[in-house]
Amino acid sequence: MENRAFLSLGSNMGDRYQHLQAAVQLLDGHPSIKMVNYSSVYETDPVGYEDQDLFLNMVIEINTDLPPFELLEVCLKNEFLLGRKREIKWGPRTIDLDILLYNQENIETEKLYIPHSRMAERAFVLVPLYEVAGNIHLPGNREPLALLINRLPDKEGVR
Ligand SMILES: Nc1nc2nc(S)n(CCO)c2c(=O)[nH]1
Repeated sequence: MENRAFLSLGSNMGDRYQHLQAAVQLLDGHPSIKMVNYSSVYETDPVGYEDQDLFLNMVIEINTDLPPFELLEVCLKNEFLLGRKREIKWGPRTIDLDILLYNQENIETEKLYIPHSRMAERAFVLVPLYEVAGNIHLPGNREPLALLINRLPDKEGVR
């Protein structure tokens, strides 16, 4: 499996830990996906839409044969299987599976945007990503992750 990808997982509804575990198991069970590494689970203050419960977030590193859009389909299918309802766009969710990075590619379409457009200013993404692969760079950004993280106002919100 020659492609490396990083996914961000989040949940702030129901049994959050169980949702994360189920999502990891679903991905791990996919014939074209191999789990390489995963971060600790962090409890994080909601950003974007503050008036909702605390999230649990983590990042996983995978190797996959799936091209980006097929990986996206697998993520969407797994969100659906785990009861993701897309009522309020920014609202609470049982599970969120976002593709952060796919090799060092830039993909900019309305369906799929990689690197994930807001990841560089989200401590709940960068802190677990740093734990999994502290030495990587965001495509087109030579700054080390540690420097990006130190600059973030919401890094206190990731525990
Ligand atoms: N801490 C935190 N805040 C969030 N706001 C949104 S939207 N989301 C959903 C992911 O885009 C999150 C999240 O996963 N964690």
